[in-house]
Amino acid sequence: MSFLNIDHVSKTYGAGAQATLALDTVSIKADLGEFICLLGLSGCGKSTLLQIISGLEEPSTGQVLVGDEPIHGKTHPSASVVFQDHGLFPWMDVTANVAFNLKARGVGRAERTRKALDYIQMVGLSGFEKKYPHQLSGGMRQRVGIARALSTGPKLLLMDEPFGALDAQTRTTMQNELLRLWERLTATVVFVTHGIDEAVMLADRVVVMSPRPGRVRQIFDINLPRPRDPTSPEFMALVREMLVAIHDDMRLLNMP
Ligand SMILES: Nc1ncnc2c1ncn2[C@@H]1O[C@H](COP(=O)(O)OP(=O)(O)OP(=O)(O)O)[C@@H](O)[C@H]1O
Repeated sequence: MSFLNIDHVSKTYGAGAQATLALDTVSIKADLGEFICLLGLSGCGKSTLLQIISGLEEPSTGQVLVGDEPIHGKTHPSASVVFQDHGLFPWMDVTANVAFNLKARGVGRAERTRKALDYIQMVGLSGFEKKYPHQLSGGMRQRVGIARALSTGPKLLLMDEPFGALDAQTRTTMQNELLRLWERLTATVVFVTHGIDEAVMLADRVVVMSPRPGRVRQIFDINLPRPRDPTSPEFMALVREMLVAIHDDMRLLNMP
């Protein structure tokens, strides 16, 4: 039995002549501990699918099961979400931001501060415990978001272009750090990106989605050992194969 089972999920926004079919019969299964990337052009429904897995959106038809339990309109207790804009509270310092999800789950003050400090250290932010988000760089803010997501010990980590707003060098550092953290957890990661290199760098499996409506176009198994070398012929061959799949879609959409 798979830990995550996305079972014939379709999503239509609006109704009548205004209806948009955002996802069309998407089925994906993932084991506990697997790292999955959702890759595709803008508008192919990646964020919609992540929102459905997180319980923030309902599918129109089909269902998502996490550990055999159907998700219905609320985030599964063992799931955590990291967004591109990190979603930190500007009026809370780093420790309070990281402790927030624990507070929401009723963890007492001493315990949540202890855990928050552990995770702050884990993401390399020791010394910044009392700083506020505006005093941090983009990469540091994203580390706080990741520490907050990890603090509850999730079995399912949902990430929507978490490094999309970072410069290339910071993004590479963050990718390596995420892999280091993930190797210490037993968590399934679903990571949305439109970066082919990012997907090949991170994933065990890349699900390439085709746009309008969003469907699973092709699934690639990435069997390269980590850490991966983006200049190796095997890495570049996979990037090229995915580019071909995505370019076919661009042609279908008459995109230049
Ligand atoms: N709340 C909404 N109401 C109506 N249509 C929506 C809504 N959210 C998304 N859509 C439509 O659904 C489709 C899929 O959008 P979605 O944001 O999931 O794509 P995406 O692949 O994540 O895109 P991007 O990479 O640009 O973030 C798009 O055509 C979008 O316009």
